Amino acid sequence: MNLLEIKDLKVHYPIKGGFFNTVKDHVKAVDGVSISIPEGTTYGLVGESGSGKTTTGKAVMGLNHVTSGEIFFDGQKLNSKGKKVDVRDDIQMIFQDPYSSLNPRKRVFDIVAEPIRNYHKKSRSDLVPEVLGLLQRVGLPPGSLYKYPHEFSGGQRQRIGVARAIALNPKLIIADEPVSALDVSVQAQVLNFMQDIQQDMNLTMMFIAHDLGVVRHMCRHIGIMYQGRLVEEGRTEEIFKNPQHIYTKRLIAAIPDTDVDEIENNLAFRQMVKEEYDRNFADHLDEEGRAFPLQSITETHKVALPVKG
Ligand SMILES: Nc1ncnc2c1ncn2[C@@H]1O[C@H](COP(=O)(O)OP(=O)(O)OP(=O)(O)O)[C@@H](O)[C@H]1O
Repeated sequence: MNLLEIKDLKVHYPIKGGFFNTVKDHVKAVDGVSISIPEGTTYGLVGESGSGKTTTGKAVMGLNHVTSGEIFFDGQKLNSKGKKVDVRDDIQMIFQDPYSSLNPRKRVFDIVAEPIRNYHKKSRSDLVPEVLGLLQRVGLPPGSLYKYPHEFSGGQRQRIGVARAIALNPKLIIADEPVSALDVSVQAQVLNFMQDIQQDMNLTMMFIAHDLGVVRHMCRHIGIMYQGRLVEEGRTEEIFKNPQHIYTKRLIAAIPDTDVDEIENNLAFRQMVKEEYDRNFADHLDEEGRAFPLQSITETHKVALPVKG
Protein backbone atom coordinates (compact mmCIF):
# COMPACT_ATOMS: atom_id res chain seq x y z
CA MET A 1 0.00 0.00 0.00
CA ASN A 2 1.18 3.51 -0.80
CA LEU A 3 1.63 5.62 2.31
CA LEU A 4 2.14 8.78 0.28
CA GLU A 5 0.53 9.60 -3.03
CA ILE A 6 1.09 12.87 -4.80
CA LYS A 7 -1.10 13.39 -7.84
CA ASP A 8 -0.35 16.00 -10.49
CA LEU A 9 1.01 18.47 -7.95
CA LYS A 10 1.51 22.05 -9.13
CA VAL A 11 3.00 24.82 -7.03
CA HIS A 12 3.22 28.08 -8.95
CA TYR A 13 4.44 31.32 -7.43
CA PRO A 14 3.23 34.61 -8.88
CA ILE A 15 5.87 37.04 -10.17
CA LYS A 16 4.60 40.53 -9.51
CA GLY A 17 5.82 43.76 -10.98
CA GLY A 18 4.96 47.12 -12.48
CA PHE A 19 3.42 50.17 -10.87
CA PHE A 20 0.38 48.33 -9.50
CA ASN A 21 2.41 45.28 -8.49
CA THR A 22 0.22 43.09 -10.65
CA VAL A 23 0.93 39.42 -11.41
CA LYS A 24 3.10 39.32 -14.55
CA ASP A 25 3.91 35.64 -14.70
CA HIS A 26 4.46 32.57 -12.53
CA VAL A 27 7.45 30.56 -11.37
CA LYS A 28 6.38 26.97 -11.98
CA ALA A 29 8.35 25.55 -9.04
CA VAL A 30 6.49 22.23 -9.30
CA ASP A 31 4.53 21.58 -12.43
CA GLY A 32 2.57 18.35 -12.57
CA VAL A 33 4.47 15.93 -10.33
CA SER A 34 3.00 12.55 -9.37
CA ILE A 35 4.80 10.29 -6.92
CA SER A 36 3.72 7.18 -4.99
CA ILE A 37 5.73 5.85 -2.08
CA PRO A 38 4.86 2.39 -0.74
CA GLU A 39 4.87 2.02 3.03
CA GLY A 40 8.27 1.14 4.52
CA THR A 41 10.30 2.18 1.46
CA THR A 42 12.61 5.07 0.64
CA TYR A 43 12.02 7.14 -2.48
CA GLY A 44 14.82 9.34 -3.79
CA LEU A 45 13.87 12.67 -5.32
CA VAL A 46 16.86 13.95 -7.23
CA GLY A 47 17.59 17.05 -9.26
CA GLU A 48 19.76 20.12 -9.44
CA SER A 49 19.25 23.23 -7.38
CA GLY A 50 15.96 24.96 -8.18
CA SER A 51 14.32 21.90 -9.77
CA GLY A 52 11.48 21.89 -7.23
CA LYS A 53 12.46 19.13 -4.79
CA THR A 54 12.13 21.14 -1.58
CA THR A 55 8.88 22.72 -2.77
CA THR A 56 7.47 19.21 -3.31
CA GLY A 57 8.58 18.13 0.18
CA LYS A 58 7.20 21.26 1.80
CA ALA A 59 3.87 20.84 0.02
CA VAL A 60 3.56 17.40 1.66
CA MET A 61 4.42 18.96 5.03
CA GLY A 62 1.73 21.60 4.47
CA LEU A 63 4.39 24.32 4.55
CA ASN A 64 3.64 25.49 0.99
CA HIS A 65 0.48 26.48 -0.77
CA VAL A 66 -0.62 24.03 -3.47
CA THR A 67 -1.79 25.50 -6.78
CA SER A 68 -3.46 22.27 -7.87
CA GLY A 69 -3.19 18.53 -7.46
CA GLU A 70 -3.80 16.17 -4.58
CA ILE A 71 -1.69 14.78 -1.76
CA PHE A 72 -2.85 11.64 0.02
CA PHE A 73 -1.25 10.32 3.20
CA ASP A 74 -2.36 6.92 4.41
CA GLY A 75 -5.42 7.27 2.18
CA GLN A 76 -6.44 10.67 3.57
CA LYS A 77 -6.34 13.77 1.42
CA LEU A 78 -4.06 16.33 3.06
CA ASN A 79 -4.74 19.39 0.97
CA SER A 80 -8.52 19.50 1.04
CA LYS A 81 -10.27 22.82 1.47
CA GLY A 82 -12.45 21.78 4.38
CA LYS A 83 -11.32 20.29 7.69
CA LYS A 84 -7.56 19.75 7.73
CA VAL A 85 -6.21 16.30 8.53
CA ASP A 86 -3.76 16.58 11.45
CA VAL A 87 -0.63 14.63 10.57
CA ARG A 88 1.91 16.65 12.54
CA ASP A 89 3.07 13.62 14.49
CA ASP A 90 3.02 11.28 11.48
CA ILE A 91 5.13 13.31 9.04
CA GLN A 92 8.45 14.84 10.04
CA MET A 93 11.15 16.64 8.13
CA ILE A 94 14.95 16.48 8.41
CA PHE A 95 16.67 19.55 7.09
CA GLN A 96 19.75 20.04 5.00
CA ASP A 97 21.88 22.09 7.32
CA PRO A 98 22.48 20.52 10.74
CA TYR A 99 24.20 23.77 11.78
CA SER A 100 21.29 26.15 11.27
CA SER A 101 18.38 23.78 11.89
CA LEU A 102 19.26 23.24 15.57
CA ASN A 103 18.68 26.12 17.98
CA PRO A 104 22.20 26.96 19.27
CA ARG A 105 20.82 28.23 22.61
CA LYS A 106 19.04 25.00 23.45
CA ARG A 107 20.55 21.88 24.92
CA VAL A 108 20.16 18.55 23.15
CA PHE A 109 17.56 17.45 25.70
CA ASP A 110 15.30 20.41 24.89
CA ILE A 111 15.83 20.13 21.13
CA VAL A 112 14.89 16.46 21.00
CA ALA A 113 12.11 16.73 23.61
CA GLU A 114 10.46 19.74 21.93
CA PRO A 115 8.17 17.86 19.49
CA ILE A 116 7.09 15.45 22.26
CA ARG A 117 6.29 18.34 24.57
CA ASN A 118 4.33 20.13 21.86
CA TYR A 119 2.19 17.10 21.43
CA HIS A 120 1.97 15.39 24.79
CA LYS A 121 1.93 17.00 28.21
CA LYS A 122 4.84 15.29 29.92
CA SER A 123 7.09 16.40 32.75
CA ARG A 124 10.82 16.88 32.25
CA SER A 125 11.60 13.90 34.46
CA ASP A 126 9.32 11.67 32.38
CA LEU A 127 11.01 12.89 29.23
CA VAL A 128 14.62 12.18 30.27
CA PRO A 129 14.47 8.39 29.73
CA GLU A 130 12.57 8.91 26.48
CA VAL A 131 15.17 11.34 25.10
CA LEU A 132 18.02 9.11 26.29
CA GLY A 133 16.42 6.24 24.38
CA LEU A 134 16.24 8.36 21.24
CA LEU A 135 19.89 9.41 21.59
CA GLN A 136 20.88 5.79 21.97
CA ARG A 137 18.90 4.94 18.85
CA VAL A 138 20.84 7.47 16.75
CA GLY A 139 24.18 6.43 18.25
CA LEU A 140 24.87 9.35 20.60
CA PRO A 141 26.16 8.75 24.15
CA PRO A 142 24.03 9.65 27.22
CA GLY A 143 26.52 12.42 28.01
CA SER A 144 25.14 14.33 25.01
CA LEU A 145 21.90 15.11 26.85
CA TYR A 146 22.81 18.48 28.32
CA LYS A 147 25.31 19.64 25.70
CA TYR A 148 24.74 22.37 23.13
CA PRO A 149 24.78 21.84 19.32
CA HIS A 150 28.12 23.62 18.87
CA GLU A 151 29.78 20.88 20.95
CA PHE A 152 29.07 18.33 18.19
CA SER A 153 30.45 17.61 14.72
CA GLY A 154 28.27 18.04 11.61
CA GLY A 155 27.51 14.31 11.42
CA GLN A 156 26.59 14.19 15.12
CA ARG A 157 24.34 17.22 14.72
CA GLN A 158 22.52 15.49 11.91
CA ARG A 159 22.02 12.57 14.31
CA ILE A 160 20.44 15.01 16.77
CA GLY A 161 18.19 16.22 13.92
CA VAL A 162 17.17 12.63 13.22
CA ALA A 163 16.49 11.96 16.94
CA ARG A 164 14.17 14.99 16.95
CA ALA A 165 12.48 13.83 13.74
CA ILE A 166 11.75 10.31 15.07
CA ALA A 167 10.73 11.49 18.55
CA LEU A 168 7.02 11.25 17.78
CA ASN A 169 7.35 7.88 16.07
CA PRO A 170 6.37 9.22 12.64
CA LYS A 171 5.34 7.10 9.66
CA LEU A 172 6.86 9.33 6.98
CA ILE A 173 10.10 11.30 7.00
CA ILE A 174 10.99 13.88 4.42
CA ALA A 175 14.77 14.18 4.49
CA ASP A 176 15.77 17.29 2.53
CA GLU A 177 19.39 16.86 1.48
CA PRO A 178 20.38 15.58 4.94
CA VAL A 179 24.01 14.95 4.06
CA SER A 180 24.85 17.60 1.48
CA ALA A 181 26.18 20.03 4.10
CA LEU A 182 28.43 17.34 5.58
CA ASP A 183 32.01 16.47 4.85
CA VAL A 184 32.22 13.67 2.27
CA SER A 185 34.00 11.45 4.83
CA VAL A 186 30.98 11.47 7.18
CA GLN A 187 28.26 11.38 4.52
CA ALA A 188 28.44 7.57 4.18
CA GLN A 189 28.22 7.09 7.97
CA VAL A 190 25.12 9.28 8.23
CA LEU A 191 23.51 7.60 5.21
CA ASN A 192 24.15 4.15 6.69
CA PHE A 193 22.71 5.06 10.04
CA MET A 194 19.66 6.68 8.40
CA GLN A 195 19.12 3.50 6.44
CA ASP A 196 19.35 1.46 9.66
CA ILE A 197 16.79 3.70 11.37
CA GLN A 198 14.50 3.51 8.34
CA GLN A 199 14.61 -0.30 8.44
CA ASP A 200 14.37 -0.63 12.23
CA MET A 201 11.33 1.63 12.43
CA ASN A 202 9.85 0.55 9.09
CA LEU A 203 9.75 4.21 8.12
CA THR A 204 8.63 5.51 4.78
CA MET A 205 11.04 8.12 3.52
CA MET A 206 11.25 10.73 0.81
CA PHE A 207 14.94 11.35 0.46
CA ILE A 208 15.78 14.56 -1.40
CA ALA A 209 19.24 14.95 -2.93
CA HIS A 210 20.97 16.66 -5.81
CA ASP A 211 23.46 13.82 -6.18
CA LEU A 212 22.33 10.51 -7.68
CA GLY A 213 25.25 8.71 -6.01
CA VAL A 214 23.86 9.58 -2.57
CA VAL A 215 20.41 8.10 -3.14
CA ARG A 216 21.58 5.04 -4.99
CA HIS A 217 22.07 2.74 -2.03
CA MET A 218 19.28 4.25 0.05
CA CYS A 219 16.37 4.16 -2.33
CA ARG A 220 14.45 1.44 -4.10
CA HIS A 221 12.80 3.96 -6.43
CA ILE A 222 13.99 7.31 -7.65
CA GLY A 223 12.48 10.22 -9.50
CA ILE A 224 14.54 12.77 -11.41
CA MET A 225 13.23 16.33 -11.32
CA TYR A 226 14.13 19.00 -13.79
CA GLN A 227 12.59 22.45 -13.82
CA GLY A 228 9.54 21.50 -11.82
CA ARG A 229 8.85 18.28 -13.66
CA LEU A 230 9.59 14.63 -13.10
CA VAL A 231 11.52 13.69 -16.24
CA GLU A 232 12.33 10.10 -15.30
CA GLU A 233 11.15 7.70 -12.64
CA GLY A 234 11.58 4.04 -11.79
CA ARG A 235 13.51 1.39 -9.90
CA THR A 236 16.93 2.70 -8.97
CA GLU A 237 18.94 -0.11 -10.52
CA GLU A 238 16.93 0.04 -13.74
CA ILE A 239 17.61 3.75 -14.05
CA PHE A 240 21.32 3.24 -13.40
CA LYS A 241 21.48 0.45 -15.99
CA ASN A 242 19.44 2.14 -18.65
CA PRO A 243 18.86 5.86 -18.08
CA GLN A 244 16.46 7.31 -20.63
CA HIS A 245 16.55 11.05 -20.22
CA ILE A 246 19.65 12.98 -21.13
CA TYR A 247 19.45 14.86 -17.85
CA THR A 248 19.54 11.58 -15.90
CA LYS A 249 22.57 10.53 -17.92
CA ARG A 250 24.27 13.76 -16.99
CA LEU A 251 23.61 13.09 -13.31
CA ILE A 252 25.00 9.56 -13.61
CA ALA A 253 28.02 10.78 -15.55
CA ALA A 254 28.70 13.24 -12.72
CA ILE A 255 29.08 10.50 -10.08
CA PRO A 256 32.70 9.69 -9.20
CA ASP A 257 34.04 6.53 -10.88
CA THR A 258 33.76 4.25 -7.89
CA ASP A 259 29.99 4.61 -7.86
CA VAL A 260 29.39 3.67 -11.45
CA ASP A 261 31.36 0.45 -11.66
CA GLU A 262 28.86 -1.33 -13.86
CA ILE A 263 29.06 1.27 -16.54
CA GLU A 264 32.06 -0.03 -18.41
CA ASN A 265 34.11 2.52 -20.22
CA ASN A 266 32.93 5.27 -17.97
CA LEU A 267 35.03 7.91 -19.64
CA ALA A 268 33.58 7.02 -23.01
CA PHE A 269 30.10 7.15 -21.45
CA ARG A 270 30.77 10.61 -20.11
CA GLN A 271 32.10 11.84 -23.39
CA MET A 272 29.11 10.43 -25.24
CA VAL A 273 26.68 12.00 -22.77
CA LYS A 274 28.41 15.34 -23.14
CA GLU A 275 28.26 15.17 -26.91
CA GLU A 276 24.63 14.09 -26.93
CA TYR A 277 23.74 16.80 -24.44
CA ASP A 278 25.45 19.49 -26.47
CA ARG A 279 23.98 18.22 -29.71
CA ASN A 280 20.48 17.30 -28.72
CA PHE A 281 19.49 18.96 -25.53
CA ALA A 282 17.23 21.39 -27.38
CA ASP A 283 15.21 18.35 -28.53
CA HIS A 284 14.31 17.64 -24.90
CA LEU A 285 12.92 21.06 -24.21
CA ASP A 286 9.40 22.24 -24.81
CA GLU A 287 8.43 25.62 -26.19
CA GLU A 288 8.99 27.21 -22.78
CA GLY A 289 12.53 25.84 -22.67
CA ARG A 290 11.70 23.21 -20.04
CA ALA A 291 12.36 19.50 -20.12
CA PHE A 292 9.73 17.19 -21.54
CA PRO A 293 8.17 14.83 -19.04
CA LEU A 294 9.21 11.21 -19.38
CA GLN A 295 6.11 10.08 -21.27
CA SER A 296 6.91 12.30 -24.23
CA ILE A 297 10.49 11.18 -24.68
CA THR A 298 10.76 9.23 -27.92
CA GLU A 299 13.11 6.46 -28.94
CA THR A 300 15.29 8.95 -30.75
CA HIS A 301 16.28 10.50 -27.43
CA LYS A 302 17.75 7.29 -26.12
CA VAL A 303 21.45 6.62 -26.15
CA ALA A 304 22.68 3.06 -25.78
CA LEU A 305 25.16 2.53 -22.97
CA PRO A 306 28.63 1.36 -23.98
CA VAL A 307 28.69 -2.38 -24.67
CA LYS A 308 31.00 -4.60 -22.58
CA GLY A 309 34.25 -5.74 -24.07
N1 LIG B 1 8.43 31.34 -2.00
C1 LIG B 1 8.84 31.35 -3.28
N2 LIG B 1 8.52 32.34 -4.13
C2 LIG B 1 8.90 32.34 -5.41
N3 LIG B 1 9.66 31.37 -5.97
C3 LIG B 1 10.02 30.34 -5.19
C4 LIG B 1 9.66 30.27 -3.81
N4 LIG B 1 10.17 29.13 -3.27
C5 LIG B 1 10.85 28.52 -4.28
N5 LIG B 1 10.76 29.25 -5.42
C6 LIG B 1 11.36 28.90 -6.72
O1 LIG B 1 10.89 27.63 -7.07
C7 LIG B 1 11.90 26.88 -7.74
C8 LIG B 1 12.11 25.55 -7.04
O2 LIG B 1 12.70 25.79 -5.75
P1 LIG B 1 13.06 24.60 -4.74
O3 LIG B 1 13.63 25.21 -3.50
O4 LIG B 1 11.89 23.71 -4.59
O5 LIG B 1 14.20 23.83 -5.54
P2 LIG B 1 15.17 22.68 -5.04
O6 LIG B 1 15.22 21.68 -6.15
O7 LIG B 1 14.76 22.18 -3.71
O8 LIG B 1 16.56 23.45 -4.93
P3 LIG B 1 17.73 23.31 -3.81
O9 LIG B 1 18.38 21.99 -4.08
O10 LIG B 1 18.60 24.48 -4.13
O11 LIG B 1 17.08 23.40 -2.48
C9 LIG B 1 13.14 27.77 -7.78
O12 LIG B 1 13.18 28.42 -9.02
C10 LIG B 1 12.88 28.76 -6.67
O13 LIG B 1 13.51 29.98 -6.94
